[in-house]
Amino acid sequence: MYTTLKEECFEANMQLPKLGLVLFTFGNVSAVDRERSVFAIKPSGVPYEKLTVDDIVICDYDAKIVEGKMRPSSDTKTHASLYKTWDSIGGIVHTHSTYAVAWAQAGLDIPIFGTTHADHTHQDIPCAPALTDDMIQGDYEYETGNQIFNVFAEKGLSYKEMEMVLLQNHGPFTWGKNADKAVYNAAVLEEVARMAYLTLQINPNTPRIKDSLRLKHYERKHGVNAYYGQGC
Ligand SMILES: O=C(CO)[C@@H](O)[C@H](O)COP(=O)(O)O
Repeated sequence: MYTTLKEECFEANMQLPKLGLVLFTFGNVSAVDRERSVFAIKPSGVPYEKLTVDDIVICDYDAKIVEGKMRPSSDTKTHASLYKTWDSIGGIVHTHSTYAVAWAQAGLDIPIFGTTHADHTHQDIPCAPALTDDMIQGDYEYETGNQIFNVFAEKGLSYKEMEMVLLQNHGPFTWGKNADKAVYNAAVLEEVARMAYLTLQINPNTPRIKDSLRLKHYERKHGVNAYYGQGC
């Protein structure tokens, strides 16, 4: 019944180890079917080299299993929360890619130093603060989603223009119009994180890219007049 959705999710998951974004069973990818209000997600703890299309689990927006023999990812409620709230995203990725996790563990936004970053988003890439003790004791995965919504609201960011976020003490989440775009964004985030780290190693006082150049680059790539923001 959900073969095509499972195949889309499976193929996107298999890109993560090929792109060097995960080891062993780290990370997970999901893909949504908006017409049926369900999403497909990687099962928890399954090594990528052993993963099959049949293992992919179908869940609803309350993270309840609709179809599948295996336990869905431990991040399923975070994926569900993002799909439920941000209604134009089609795919979500979580990885433990090295440089993005390093910035997340440091609790720092990734500054926008150059056009490689600006081609993909015209703001610093936000790091959502670590979960509080109450959140950790509560519904941890849903609270992870809430921390992401909170940092976007505080910074006035649009999830349609900023398709990536770091979660302190944890790692990166990215999204996009489909699972493939979410994987692309995960690879971009890791490369931008690496470049930013190396930039600061070379010059700890590196200034951010000037506004005119960062906005022009984003506009050229996305046809969006970034000068006036596109909050949503
Ligand atoms: O961040 C974590 C665990 O620290 C998880 O995201 C794992 O990286 C993947 O867990 P499963 O999807 O296999 O449950």
